[in-house]
Amino acid sequence: MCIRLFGAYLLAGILLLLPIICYSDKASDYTFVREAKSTPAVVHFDYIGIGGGTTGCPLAATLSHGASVLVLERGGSPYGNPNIINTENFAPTLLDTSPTSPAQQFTSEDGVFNIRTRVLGGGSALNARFYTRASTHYIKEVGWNQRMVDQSYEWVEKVVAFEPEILQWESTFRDGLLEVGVLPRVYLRAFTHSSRFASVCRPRKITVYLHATVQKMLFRHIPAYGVIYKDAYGIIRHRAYLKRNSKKNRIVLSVGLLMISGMGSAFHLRAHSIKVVADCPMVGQGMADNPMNILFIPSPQPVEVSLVQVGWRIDPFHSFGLWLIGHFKHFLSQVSISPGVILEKIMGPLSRGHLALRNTNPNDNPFVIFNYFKEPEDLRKCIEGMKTIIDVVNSEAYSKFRYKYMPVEALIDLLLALPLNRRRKHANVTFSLEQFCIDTVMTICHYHGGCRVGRVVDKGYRVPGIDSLRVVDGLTFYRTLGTNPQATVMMLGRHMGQRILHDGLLRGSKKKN
Ligand SMILES: Cc1cc2nc3c(=O)[nH]c(=O)nc-3n(C[C@H](O)[C@H](O)[C@H](O)COP(=O)(O)OP(=O)(O)OC[C@H]3O[C@@H](n4cnc5c(N)ncnc54)[C@H](O)[C@@H]3O)c2cc1C
Repeated sequence: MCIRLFGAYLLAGILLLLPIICYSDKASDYTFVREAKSTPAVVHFDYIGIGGGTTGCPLAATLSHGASVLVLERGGSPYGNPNIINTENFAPTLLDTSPTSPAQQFTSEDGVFNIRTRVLGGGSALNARFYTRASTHYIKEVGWNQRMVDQSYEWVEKVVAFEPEILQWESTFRDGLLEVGVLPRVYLRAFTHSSRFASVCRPRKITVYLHATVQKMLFRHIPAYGVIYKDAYGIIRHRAYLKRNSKKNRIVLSVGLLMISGMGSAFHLRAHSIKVVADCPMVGQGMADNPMNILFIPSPQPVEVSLVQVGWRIDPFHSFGLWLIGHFKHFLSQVSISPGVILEKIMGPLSRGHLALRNTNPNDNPFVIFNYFKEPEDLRKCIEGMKTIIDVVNSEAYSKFRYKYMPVEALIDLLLALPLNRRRKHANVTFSLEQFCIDTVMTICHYHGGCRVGRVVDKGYRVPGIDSLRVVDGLTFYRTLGTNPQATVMMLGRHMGQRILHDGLLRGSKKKN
């Protein structure tokens, strides 16, 4: 299965661009969300969404116009959880390793710590809220309709996006970039998570079950017709079926359960005693993760908490490097210094890996390898990004945030002393930016590619041959869109929701004729 899985849906009040107020993030309408343990053993819906994540929420909200939609989400509610809503608590949330944590950690075979989400709202409930649209070039490349895509972005932005206030650390970075001749950009942010979509859309026809972990999909002569899910007590007696004779009925999910449910390389599935429904060797292949490298800068003056807002981008055509600045105060709480952080991320990594099952438990982490920097071009971009960071750190603008006695070599040594990953550190790191990139690589959790359009799903996000099944999530992309993915992932939920509804209407009118 793939790391993160599926889409889905949900809740609560408040419209439009209300940045700060919305941080309180109260659920004003929560009546359609229930704990799975209190649900009937068998239910029937027009659409079943597996996972209530970043894509799933806008998708379900859209589908619920005229159809009944069930969202099965393995995590709990984001509402009332102070770690989720509060920017200050960004890092502690990611470091929470309890069994109910919204952030389920895993370590890829590359030795890099990573996160699978486990909460309603998915990644959007715990991410850094950086929000950017995909370029028109990319939209043309994937063959989307620009007008519909723009409308979907606008729909998303009314609910989640706002222009942030630029704080001192970020504005200093912006000045530093200008000083060294690089054009800075200020990006939008999301003030809330995607579960808001459902409530904004008057979710009369959405039902969300929390702590409902889908174990597998059910197939009869190929079409998917239902799912089995487990509740918080570990009881696996629950079944959700698509309504019979409905002109709509679809199961919509993100990648994950494909393998466990019998779609993947037949050889691999048989090795796990899984009955093969469809031999799809490309499921889980071509996984990529954007490598992230950082510098911590201990500062003589306090650095305010902020996440990524100001960035710069090397953009020769449409895809290459992206470098961002962020401040992750809590990462350094162990060493009791007041640091700021500058990070860089490679936007379109060429290096690819794959994902495979370890077992058939959907909650267990799969085997994943991303092969960071296997392609020399990725390494070249990292070095270029680090050089820009070093120039900015050495700029006049930045001097107020620097201890004069700490040269860049000392900053690199400081970083090497921290347990940022499980990779071997080499003695020449301080002097070789190439080795620095390889040894200190981290992730920004933008993994993608295990269920690509054109390889696993068709342009309608259908698994070929299984008409009642669509896979709609971040793993369908072959690279991150925009500078960061969530805007486009949310947009995709809206866009695909509209397309699925439209297809359902067409099928309905054909039947009548
Ligand atoms: C720490 C972090 C920081 C990030 N920062 C940013 C950022 O600043 N800007 C940005 O654009 N992007 C950011 N991202 C990336 C972005 O959040 C993801 O690309 C996006 O959330 C992916 O959306 P998705 O719908 O594909 O999956 P998700 O949002 O992860 O949703 C998957 C959902 O499916 C559920 N699920 C999985 N398996 C099952 C099952 N068997 N049964 C039921 N439910 C299941 C999960 O619990 C989850 O809710 C960040 C990600 C992380 C983790």
